[in-house]
Amino acid sequence: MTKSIISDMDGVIYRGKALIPGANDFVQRLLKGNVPFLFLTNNAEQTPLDLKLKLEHLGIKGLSEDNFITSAMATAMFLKSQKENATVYVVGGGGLINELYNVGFSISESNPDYVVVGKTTSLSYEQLKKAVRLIDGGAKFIGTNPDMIDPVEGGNEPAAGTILAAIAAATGKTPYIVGKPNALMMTLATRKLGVHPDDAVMIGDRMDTDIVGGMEAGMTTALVLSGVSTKESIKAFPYKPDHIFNNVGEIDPAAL
Ligand SMILES: O=C(CO)COP(=O)(O)O
Ligand SMILES: [Mg+2]
Repeated sequence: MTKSIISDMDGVIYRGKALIPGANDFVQRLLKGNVPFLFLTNNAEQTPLDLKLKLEHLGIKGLSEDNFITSAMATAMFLKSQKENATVYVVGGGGLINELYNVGFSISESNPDYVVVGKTTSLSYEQLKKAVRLIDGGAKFIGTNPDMIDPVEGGNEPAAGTILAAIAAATGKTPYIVGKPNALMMTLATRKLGVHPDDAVMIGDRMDTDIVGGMEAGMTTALVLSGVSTKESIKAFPYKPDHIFNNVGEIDPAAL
């Protein structure tokens, strides 16, 4: 039986604004072969609609918003399960704010229940200061995802993990991080697909999020070398993926 595919996005389908070779062929193979699949991304800046439109712009057609789970969605679902109608202070992008509103939360700068931090390219010193003071005052410290950097055209870009590290240093507090490799994300994906982890393959470019998360959830894992990992860098990890490919174009879902 062909396994269900859970695929990472950044470093697998695109890198920054550029499509990765073979990515469109891969997605079309999944669609034509009726292979159950989901994109599971730690990107918390964008909504599923933003991601669908981004892929369309890159030439990947035939997807729906339902094909995406983001760490912003997982963060909002998790927090709602913890506390209904919570108040949050957000350091993050539109995708995160949208998901938090969707679960009935309101944004507040006075005594919020949570400070929720994700990647935003418009980070300001004022936001950092506010986040630090609210956490010092008792707000719970939540991160969308641990990724320190995103590889984009021309080099690396600081990501959510870097912003979390700054706030952690200033407060002495450790954030609770919802995105991959947290089991919350992996479980959301297998539940949505309606599959047992044994029957799912996690494809990703990061050993410390995609591969370890998939492995610990009991999935088959496939690392692609089109993002942050190289053949050399993976040697430093105490675990290994089940498969390694140069890019998703090389993957035949029926052979995994
Ligand atoms: O955007 C990311 C972190 O900022 C990571 O995205 P992926 O999980 O799709 O690689
Ligand atoms: Mg990635």
